[in-house]
Amino acid sequence: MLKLEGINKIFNEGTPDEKVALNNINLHLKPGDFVTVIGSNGAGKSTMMNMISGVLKPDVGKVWIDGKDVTHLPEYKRSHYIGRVFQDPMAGTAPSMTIEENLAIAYARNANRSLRLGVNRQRRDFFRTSLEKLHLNLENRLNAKVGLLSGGERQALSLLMATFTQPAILLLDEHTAALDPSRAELITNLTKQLVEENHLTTLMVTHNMQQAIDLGNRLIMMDKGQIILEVDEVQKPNLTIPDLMAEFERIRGEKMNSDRALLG
Ligand SMILES: Nc1ncnc2c1ncn2[C@@H]1O[C@H](COP(=O)(O)OP(=O)(O)OP(=O)(O)O)[C@@H](O)[C@H]1O
Repeated sequence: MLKLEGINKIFNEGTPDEKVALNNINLHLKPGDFVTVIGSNGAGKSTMMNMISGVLKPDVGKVWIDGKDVTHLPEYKRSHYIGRVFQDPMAGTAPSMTIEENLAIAYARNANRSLRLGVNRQRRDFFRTSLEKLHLNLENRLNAKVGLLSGGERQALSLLMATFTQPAILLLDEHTAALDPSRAELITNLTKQLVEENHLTTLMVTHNMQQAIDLGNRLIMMDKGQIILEVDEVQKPNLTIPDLMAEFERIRGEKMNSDRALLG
C-alpha cells in the first residue's frame, strides 16, 4: 500500500549547513496498517511525511503507493491518493468558505473530478451524514463560514475532509498537538473511529508517547534521520512508555531527551 525504499535526503548538501534529514529509510505499510511515528526534534518525521505527500523528492530511493512508483509524481497529482491533516487547525480548510463548500472541494479533489462548488441534493445528504459522525452538530451548520468554527471543530472537519473519500494513505502530522486536552481527546477518538470505519492505511506523527501507544497497530521510532525501532502488531499491545525509553537507551547508548514526549 505504501512503500518507502532506501530514501535519503540531505539539505544544503556540500555547504556548512549540510543536514542529513533522512538516511536510508525503509518502511512498508500493508493495507489497513496504522503506524504511529515518534522521535526527538529534528529526527526527520516531517521530512518523511513531506516525501510521501510529494512536497519533497528524495535524493535517493523510491516512494510507492498502491503498487505505483510515485517518486516523481508532483504533490497535486499525489493528492488523489493522500489525505493529510496538519498540526495547525487553520491549515486544512478555507476560512472564508462555508462548511459545505469546503467539503465540496475536498470531495471534488479526491474523487478526481473537476473543482465544482455547486452542491446537489445527493451530495448534501452525503455531507450531512458524514458530519453527523463528528457529533458536533456541524450537519446543521452547513452554511456557516469555517473561519467561525473553534480550533477543535475545524480540526474535526479537516479530519473528515481528509478521510471521507477514502484515500489510499492518511497522513496525520501532530494533528492534535495544538489543541487543548479535551479537544485533543475528541480528535484522537474521532481519528480512531474514522480510520476504522474507512479501513484507512495511516501514518501518524505524534510527540505524545501515550497517544502513539494507544493508537494504531504498529509503531516506529526515528532518530537522526533513521528508523531506529519498529514495534510490530504482536508486540504493540503490551508496549509501555518505560519500554520505549529503555529501547532508545539500549539502541543509542544515551537517555532519551524529549520533555515534550514525556509531558504528552
Ligand atoms: N527545508 C529545510 N532546509 C534545511 N534543513 C531542513 C529543512 N527541513 C528540515 N530540515 C532539517 O532536517 C532535519 C529533520 O527535520 P524534520 O522537520 O523532518 O524533523 P522532525 O522529526 O519533524 O522534527 P520536529 O519534531 O522538531 O518537528 C532537522 O535537522 C531540520 O532542521
